[in-house]
Amino acid sequence: MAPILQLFERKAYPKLVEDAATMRSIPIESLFVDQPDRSTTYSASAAGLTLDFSRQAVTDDILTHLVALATEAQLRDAFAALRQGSTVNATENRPALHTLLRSNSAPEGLPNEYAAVAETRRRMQDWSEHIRSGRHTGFSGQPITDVVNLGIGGSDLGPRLVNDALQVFDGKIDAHFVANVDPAALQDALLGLSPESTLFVVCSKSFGTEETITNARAARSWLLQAGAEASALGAHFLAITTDIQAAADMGIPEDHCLPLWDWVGGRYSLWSAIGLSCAISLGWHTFSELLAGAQQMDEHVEAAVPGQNLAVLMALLEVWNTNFLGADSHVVLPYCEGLGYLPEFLQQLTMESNGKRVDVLGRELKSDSAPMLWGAAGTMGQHSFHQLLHQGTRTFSADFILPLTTHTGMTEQHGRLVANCLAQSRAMTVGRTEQQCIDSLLARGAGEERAQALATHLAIPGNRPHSLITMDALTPRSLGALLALYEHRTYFSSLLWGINAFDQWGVELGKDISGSIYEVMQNTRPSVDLDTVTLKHIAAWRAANDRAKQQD
Ligand SMILES: O=P(O)(O)OC[C@H]1O[C@H](O)[C@H](O)[C@@H](O)[C@@H]1O
Repeated sequence: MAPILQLFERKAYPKLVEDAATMRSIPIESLFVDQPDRSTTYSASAAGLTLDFSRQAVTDDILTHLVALATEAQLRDAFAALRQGSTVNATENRPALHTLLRSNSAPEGLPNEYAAVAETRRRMQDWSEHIRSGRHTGFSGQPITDVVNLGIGGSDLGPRLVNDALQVFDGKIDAHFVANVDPAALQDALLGLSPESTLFVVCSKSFGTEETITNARAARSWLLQAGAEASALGAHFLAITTDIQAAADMGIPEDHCLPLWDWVGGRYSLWSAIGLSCAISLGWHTFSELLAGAQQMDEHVEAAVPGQNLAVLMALLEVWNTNFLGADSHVVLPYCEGLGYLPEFLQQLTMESNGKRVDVLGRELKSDSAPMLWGAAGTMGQHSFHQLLHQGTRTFSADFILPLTTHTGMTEQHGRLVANCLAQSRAMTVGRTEQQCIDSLLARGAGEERAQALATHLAIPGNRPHSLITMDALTPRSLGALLALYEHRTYFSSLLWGINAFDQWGVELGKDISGSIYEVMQNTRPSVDLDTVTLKHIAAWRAANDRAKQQD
């Protein structure tokens, strides 16, 4: 394994600092003068996806220095080690074997893990087909029509995204997703559902997550209130977890529990039985195509040289934009309604993985780690936050994601969508000068004085670095490849920063404090160790609820 180094310790670092200083005075658009075919040369394709990074602030020299960074960090060796089960998650002393979940053969040394994955996949297929055939019935003998996924974080975001994106491929059974412990989430999801034909898939790696367990208990009560006998509840639940005993303790029969393993990170678990709600709602063929697309990307990432390797290039661009050009956020702009949940999925994938302040050795980071990630499906964002993207003072990088065809048959609308995507990419590159604004205002009959006065308000600097990721169509395969690509980008960036992408200790403190506060709210624990602000708001909660009760 390569030594753990922070970015500033890498040999190519000083050269890249110089490159960045030079690049600050060179507009991206001007790079096309000497390299009119940048869009061809600064582009790479694999697994049905094309990454066009010609509108990034990079030159041949900069790419050479960035690739040197990748070579020094031994990214390809690290990827092979990840796939072979090395302990890449040092603080939890675990491998991260999400690639095994979509593999069709056992990597050397992992026959047992592969056998467990293959057996679980077979059981997922059985459950999916059994439920879709109508043979699985609820407490009154009715076939299942709706599945409700109860899970949060990695046990929710991936399945939610995939289900939404691929609905068109065979939504025979409706899937619903409940993550929040806010009772309104469960209540909204259950509105209009019949308890007799609803199945809950409780997804929790730990089976101890407050939100999921609370919602699962509420789901049980909903079924009991609808007349189900306690002994018949098992038919309405499946569980996906590493803790089968905890699921059994909740009354879920053992043969309704599918395993998960500690070597799968929550945010990398979509490919495991955590994807079961999707496999049920979309059908096994669609789910296996999703796995196949991800596997194709795995093969590409393992084999391709750094300069043609989509995940390596995207990691290098992330580090270049964040650490050398000063981007403080990364915007994800899918021009595709089906990818509406992609920004949320990527928020967990990238910010929970790489939102770290110390390196693998525990040393404080000397430079920034993951940028904040945000975004929304186009064109909606154009009518809200794109103003900031075009004229705000913040520095950001962006990914546009564009399927080139639509499954809807509505080609005119889709053509407009494509035009909007390309327009935003062009506007973010070329912008609009003050003189162009003046000329345009004068041509439209404005007086000289007004044209001069408005010019600075209308001008757009452009020069916003971004990539375009295109695909022929959004299919199970291209979606699988896209999500796997971002997984590997995330891992490679972590290696360049010297951090662990697979732990998430920062989320624990809030859970602990929330447990204590809840006990104080229930009067089962003294409040002595709580602060005055918390106590004031607990008192307000109590008073508001007393008032609400009196009004009932
Ligand atoms: O699947 P579970 O064990 O219920 O965990 C659900 C989620 O909660 C945790 O707090 C982590 O932040 C996430 O990485 C995880 O995906």
